[in-house]
Amino acid sequence: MGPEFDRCVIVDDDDDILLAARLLLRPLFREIVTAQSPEEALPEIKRQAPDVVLLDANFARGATDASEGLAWLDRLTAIDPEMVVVMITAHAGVHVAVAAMKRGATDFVPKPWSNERLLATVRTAAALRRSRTAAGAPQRVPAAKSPLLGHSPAIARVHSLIDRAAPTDANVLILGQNGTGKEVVARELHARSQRAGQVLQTVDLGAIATELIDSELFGHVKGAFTDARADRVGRIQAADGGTLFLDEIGNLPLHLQPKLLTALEQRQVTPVGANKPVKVNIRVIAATNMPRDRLMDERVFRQDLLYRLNTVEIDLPPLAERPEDVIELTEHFLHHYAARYDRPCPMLSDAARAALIAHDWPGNVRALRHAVERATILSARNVLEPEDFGLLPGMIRPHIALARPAEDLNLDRVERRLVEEALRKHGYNITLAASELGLSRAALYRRMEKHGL
Ligand SMILES: Nc1ncnc2c1ncn2[C@@H]1O[C@H](COP(=O)(O)OP(=O)(O)OP(=O)(O)O)[C@@H](O)[C@H]1O
Repeated sequence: MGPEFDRCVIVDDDDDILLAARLLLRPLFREIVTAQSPEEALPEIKRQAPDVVLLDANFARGATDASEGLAWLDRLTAIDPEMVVVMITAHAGVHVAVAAMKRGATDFVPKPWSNERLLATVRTAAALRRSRTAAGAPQRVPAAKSPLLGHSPAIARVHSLIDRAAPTDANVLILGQNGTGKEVVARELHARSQRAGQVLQTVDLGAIATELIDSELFGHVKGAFTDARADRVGRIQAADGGTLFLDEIGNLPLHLQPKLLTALEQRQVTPVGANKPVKVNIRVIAATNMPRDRLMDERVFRQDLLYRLNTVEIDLPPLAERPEDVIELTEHFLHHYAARYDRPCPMLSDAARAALIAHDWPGNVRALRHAVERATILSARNVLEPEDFGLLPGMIRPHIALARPAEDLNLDRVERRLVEEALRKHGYNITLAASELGLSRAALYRRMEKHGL
């Protein structure tokens, strides 16, 4: 039997790497083209679509930030969205691997590579290309916006509020720290309202320069100020007939607050520089991460505007206060990212579950989502462990607290002592000791090896 695949292009500025990769991959491909730079490889890549492009992340001498490789990755996937690119990344460059996957690389291999891993990665990538280009192969489905997940009492309360408020035209104010799901709630309110078929106009007041907020919200007429070269419709007017979502409403400058209040009361806006108001029919949903006591401070936020906005108030508690939701969210994101990055969906070890639940998630659901995305990209395991999420095994912390207070806080020595203690307690039964430590068996073996136990 001949080689399985047709063509592979390898791009790296190091001749030795090119030679080594060529020798290793020869059995897989009928033809292998090597090039020292992407410029040199480009005509070849355009001429005959290769099954796989193996692309180094850095070309300029001494460069390590991978910006050149990533820019080339963008160019290649722009030429052919089905192009399968495997990125060669420096070993320490975990963030480069993550960036490459997010920008459309099929996979990555850290340098120096293990031959086995390179072969397996390239073979899987080439097979993926074949399935993508096969006649009638389903296109990758764009990720659907996720609904509000969770079954904690807090989320159940939120659902019940959404049920009642969505169909009315009542204004809704959503409170919660960053990443708790305020935008998800806003989308759901709109989707289940009578305005669902109309526009959902979002304005992130945290992302607009203060001096531009006025004309962004209310619009302006040509000549109203130096840069106003043409009429501009404001976002409030653009939301006419639908829903206006004012995200980070706490960033609305004090001097614009009465103007917004008037617009909402009178259901009309006057663009900057105009002399006639325009009628608008909108429903307003606002959100903020500002703590309630600050929002109720008249010096920060006008209370008459607050009362206009908070006809219904929805509070999204931090993730740490609803640990019941953590695993459901994690598993949802695991499925989502496994599909997106064409990986088999991994499972969670008991230790990982415990660690995920015990973690306090200061960045809330967004941080959990990122941790899951990284784990999906970076871990080759079928069963994920706490360290795949950048977490310590959940059970070590309480042990340290309980075991021996404060005489020796050196993490390495404490770890060794705990491992020893657990092993002794369970008569060197690895399964039991690992479970008590909140580790997988493999992770316990690694620690035993490390401490020479
Ligand atoms: N309950 C949930 N179910 C499903 N996904 C969620 C949930 N909560 C948050 N997410 C996801 O977490 C991420 C952050 O959520 P979102 O953008 O709604 O937070 P936010 O509170 O609006 O954050 P910020 O205040 O920083 O804008 C999004 O990717 C969102 O899809």
